[in-house]
Amino acid sequence: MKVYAIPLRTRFRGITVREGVLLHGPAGWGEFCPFADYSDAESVPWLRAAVEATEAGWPAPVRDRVEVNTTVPVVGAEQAYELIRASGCRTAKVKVADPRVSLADDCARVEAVRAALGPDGAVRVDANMAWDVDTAVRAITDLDKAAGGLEYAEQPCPSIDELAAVRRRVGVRIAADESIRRAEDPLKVAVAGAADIAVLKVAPLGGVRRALEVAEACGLPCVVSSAVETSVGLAAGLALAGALPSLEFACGLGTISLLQGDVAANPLSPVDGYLPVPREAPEPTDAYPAPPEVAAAWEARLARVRGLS
Ligand SMILES: O=C(O)CCC(=O)C1=CC=C[C@@H](O)[C@@H]1C(=O)O
Ligand SMILES: [Mg+2]
Repeated sequence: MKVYAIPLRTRFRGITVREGVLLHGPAGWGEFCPFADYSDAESVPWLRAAVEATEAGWPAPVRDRVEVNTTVPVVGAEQAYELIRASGCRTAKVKVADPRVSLADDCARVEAVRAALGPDGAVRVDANMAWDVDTAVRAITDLDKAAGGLEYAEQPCPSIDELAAVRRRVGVRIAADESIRRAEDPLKVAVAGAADIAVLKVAPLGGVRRALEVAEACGLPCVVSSAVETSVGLAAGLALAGALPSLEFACGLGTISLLQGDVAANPLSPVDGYLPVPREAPEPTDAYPAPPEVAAAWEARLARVRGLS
C-alpha cells in the first residue's frame, strides 16, 4: 500500500493537494481517493472500484484509444488560453460559477478558450450545481454566446427537476454529473428529460462494471470523467471509456495535468488529444509519499471503509 500527496498546479474543486491510497492485488494496482467531504459510507463505492482493479481487473475494451478534453480550472483568460494551447486537445471543459469570480470572468475565460481552440474545437462548461433555474438560463445563454456555441453545460443546477426545467429553456445540451452519481435510479435522469448526456465517474459509481450498468440503465450518451486521480485511478476511467459500447464525446480524463506530478513513471498525459486504453493500471513509483500523519489518517479511513463494505 502507498499513500500519496501531490500538489495541484492550480486549486481545483476546492483542493490544492490530491491525496489517496494505492492498493495492489493479483489483478494489479487500484486507487482509493475519495475527497475529504465524502463520508465513510459514501466512500464505499470508491473502495469497491479500487478492489475491482486489484482483484478482478476490467472488462475487455472495444476500442484502443479515447479522445479526451482538457480541463480548465477557474483561471484568468490568458492562463486559460495557454492551458488550451499546451494541451493538444480539441475539446475543453471550463469550470464556471465559482463563487470567487463573476459570470463576466467566466465568459472571458470561455472566450479565451474558444480563441485558443479555433472554430472546430468543442467547448463545454461545468457549474457543479451552482445555479438556480433562472440564473442557469441566463448564464448558459451568455456562456453559449461567449463560446461561439457550447457543446454542453454540465450540472447547472442541483436537482433533476431543475435540470429538466433549464433544458426546456436553453438550446444547449445538458449533461448530468452529480445527479447521476447520487441517483438511486440513474434512469430517472433520462425519464425526467433532465439531460442529453450522462457523466460517469468510475470511483463514486463503484467500479467499471457498475458504471457500465449505469450507462446501460440511463440510456443516454455517456462521457467518462475523472476524479482527478493519479494515472493509477485514471487507468480505470480509461478502461470504462474503452469498454462503453458507444462513445460520441471526448472524455474528462486529461486531468493529470492538473497535478504537479504523478506516481507513474510515464503519466497518462494526452497526446494529440487522445489517451490509450490500458489493460491494467501503470505500476506506481514511490514518488510523492504522503507525510506520516497523512498516511496514518488514510490507513485509518481505509480500515473504517473496509469495515463498512
Ligand atoms: O471532467 C473533466 O473534465 C475533469 C474532471 C472534473 O471536471 C471533475 C472532477 C472531480 C470533481 C469535479 O470537480 C469535476 C466534475 O464535476 O466533473
Ligand atoms: Mg462535473
